[in-house]
Amino acid sequence: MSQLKSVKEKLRLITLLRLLKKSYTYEELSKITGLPITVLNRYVRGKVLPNSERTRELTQLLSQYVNLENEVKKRLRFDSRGFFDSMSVLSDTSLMTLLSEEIASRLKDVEIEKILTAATDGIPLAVHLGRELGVDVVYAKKKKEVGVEKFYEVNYVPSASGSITTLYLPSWALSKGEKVLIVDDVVRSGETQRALVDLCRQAGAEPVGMVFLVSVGDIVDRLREEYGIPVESIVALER
Ligand SMILES: O=P(O)(O)OC[C@H]1O[C@H](OP(=O)(O)OP(=O)(O)O)[C@H](O)[C@@H]1O
Repeated sequence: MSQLKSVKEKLRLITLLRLLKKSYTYEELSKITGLPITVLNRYVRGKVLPNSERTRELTQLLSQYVNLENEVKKRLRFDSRGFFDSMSVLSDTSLMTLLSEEIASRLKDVEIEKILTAATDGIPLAVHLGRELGVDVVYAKKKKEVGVEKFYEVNYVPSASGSITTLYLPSWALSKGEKVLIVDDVVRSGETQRALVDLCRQAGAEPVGMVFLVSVGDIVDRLREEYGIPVESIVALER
């Protein structure tokens, strides 16, 4: 195994442990793993890395205690109108790292050269995933920044607003022929994502897939049918 792969596996185990630390005490993790609390604590704090054999064993064991779909679901806080705060998921860097890895494995057969999202809440997933895939991330904003000479722009009606919104993307951000993955935290009506596809088309770039943490209703199937590209979401909520 290459040095890099071995280090990555160790870091992944530490990410798993850090995530589990949010649901389990050190005492409980010590019982699960059979390792002293002091050793687990050193791993979690990054003071010591486990050897390769222990990494493999612990990863196999601890993976059984992490269900990414449930981890997302249990963090979502809904208000009385059924809207939820996705920051509780987006702020958890351990969870976001593991989610990005899962998404990257689902998209392993898709050639991706760039990630495109919409500000604001699409950005954390886009950046985590960009790092996992080793590609750059660009994002469309709802305002026109000074200092940018040329923009692509698109009007759309976001589901929650009922008013026309414009997304602006600096024209250097996408190139002709570039294979683009569209990423967002949530998809409800799909209007934001259709606007992002429109920006790709203005640039002559090619949308090759879409991925979301949470989808509401049957929008994933509808977008898949509409664009004929892979569309994935980690958690599907009923309307
Ligand atoms: O599928 P849709 O109906 O388009 O809804 C999904 C979009 O709504 C939210 O963004 P919002 O427009 O609220 O902006 P924000 O990211 O700045 O909160 C979310 O981050 C998606 O981009």
